[in-house]
Amino acid sequence: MHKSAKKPPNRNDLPKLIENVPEEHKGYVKDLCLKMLQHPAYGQPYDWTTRDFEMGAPLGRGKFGRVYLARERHTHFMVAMKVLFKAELQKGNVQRQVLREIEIQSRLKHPHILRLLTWFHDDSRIYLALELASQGELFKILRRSPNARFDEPRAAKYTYQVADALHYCHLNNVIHRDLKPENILLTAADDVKLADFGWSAHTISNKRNTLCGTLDYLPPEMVEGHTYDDSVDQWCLGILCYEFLTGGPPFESHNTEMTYDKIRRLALHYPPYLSVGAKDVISNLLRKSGSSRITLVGVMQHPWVKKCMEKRNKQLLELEAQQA
Ligand SMILES: Nc1ncnc2c1ncn2[C@@H]1O[C@H](COP(=O)(O)OP(=O)(O)OP(=O)(O)O)[C@@H](O)[C@H]1O
Repeated sequence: MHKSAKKPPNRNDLPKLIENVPEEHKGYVKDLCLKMLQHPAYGQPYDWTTRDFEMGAPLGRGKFGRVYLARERHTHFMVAMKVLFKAELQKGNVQRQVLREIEIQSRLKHPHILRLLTWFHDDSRIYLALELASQGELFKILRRSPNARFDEPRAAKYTYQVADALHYCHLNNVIHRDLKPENILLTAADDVKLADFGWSAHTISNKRNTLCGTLDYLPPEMVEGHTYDDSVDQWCLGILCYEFLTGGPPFESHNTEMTYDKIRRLALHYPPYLSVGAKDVISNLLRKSGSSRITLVGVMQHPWVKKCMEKRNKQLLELEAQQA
């Protein structure tokens, strides 16, 4: 049976679209929706160009380009505009990596994966209009936190949200492979957004054996040059959770060989301030054999994670009350 394509919402759907929006934001959201509905790009193909955006302050710079705060002229919707120079991409021989990142990121639609809203290019540059994550890199926030670490409620909440995003990736046959705090951004609402899919790969069927990713986050199967599957992301989630809670990755050493050796031997130390629950999650993720690692759903349902999430929500409500 032919299934008719779902029609995009129109003006008459507006009351329904905003029914769950808190009263104090209804006016702003209604206005934004109306402007979106009237935009020439709404519901049809549109050639976006730099003329559609007002560029603002720089947000940061990467190896191959710069990221600016930008505002769509018609709706005033704020985005992070990543500008990549074609000549630099060519010099660094990373054109394929960027195209893969664009292809994968425009396909993935999940609340904890940074959305690529649209992209376009001119003679010398590629522009990526990305969802704005106004608190920036989680890595910098972690380094600025007391003792350069997060408390357990905060660490568990971010671990849950990353697990949720990775689970969605795996369901869509994508392995991230380069998980680390530098590749995670934080929104104004304290939600994480997984970014940087430059190293990610489609899994489809066969296992892979390319060595990529960051040294401290490499799983034993990649260090040993074996084939690997999507359980590499569970290992990386274990390293990430450890780094959130202690301020550094567990196998960090002075040189590559020592790090590799520690990873192979699974030589890690748990500081005494870590709770039993936190150690349980980490040790179940950092298993040598990929198939014995706790699943991502298992992480999301872990009692320590669930309890800490409740505490983090309470902390945020208290913070909000203090600021009001
Ligand atoms: N969506 C976003 N919202 C807010 N800030 C962002 C966003 N994307 C990037 N940034 C800021 O811009 C900086 C550079 O980002 P970019 O993705 O170009 O580089 P990178 O991933 O850090 O480096 P690399 O070139 O190695 O990939 C980030 O560190 C972050 O501070």
